[in-house]
Amino acid sequence: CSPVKPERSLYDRIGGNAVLTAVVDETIDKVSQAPKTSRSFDGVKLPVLKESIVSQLCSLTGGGCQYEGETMENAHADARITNAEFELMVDAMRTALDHQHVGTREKNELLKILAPMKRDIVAH
Ligand code: HEM
Repeated sequence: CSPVKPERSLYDRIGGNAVLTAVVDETIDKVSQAPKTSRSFDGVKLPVLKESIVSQLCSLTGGGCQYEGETMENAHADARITNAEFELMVDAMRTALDHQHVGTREKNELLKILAPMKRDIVAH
């Protein structure tokens, strides 16, 4: 047996599906209602969107889910998402992660995974 304990997945350290679901719920509720970010959510089925994002985050953090949605480029192209909208969504997620008492290290690990997605999500 190895003397080095394998690190638990980010998914487990965050608190699994219960915490991810709560974080995504709060984030999407916030950005779909806030005047500066709401416009692209008009007519979008929020429960379906939330489920898709939870499955994507579960997959990205090593929770073993299979994300079956669109690429980030395809999912956001029509909305012409701005840099400001992207940053506001990341802020909303940071706040939601704090509300769920996700650790600083885990929070930063997750935000680091999301940061490079900006180039596919923000229109240019
Ligand atoms: C790190 C940032 C983001 C992540 C990880 C993310 C993730 C996702 C995912 C997984 C989907 C579902 C794709 C599918 O099921 O096929 C989606 C769709 C969507 N996202 Fe994002 N997103 C991000 C940023 C944003 C921002 C900044 C906005 C707007 C302010 C936004 C608005 C939307 C909308 C409106 C949809 C639904 C599109 C549709 O159903 O036609 N997203 N996003």
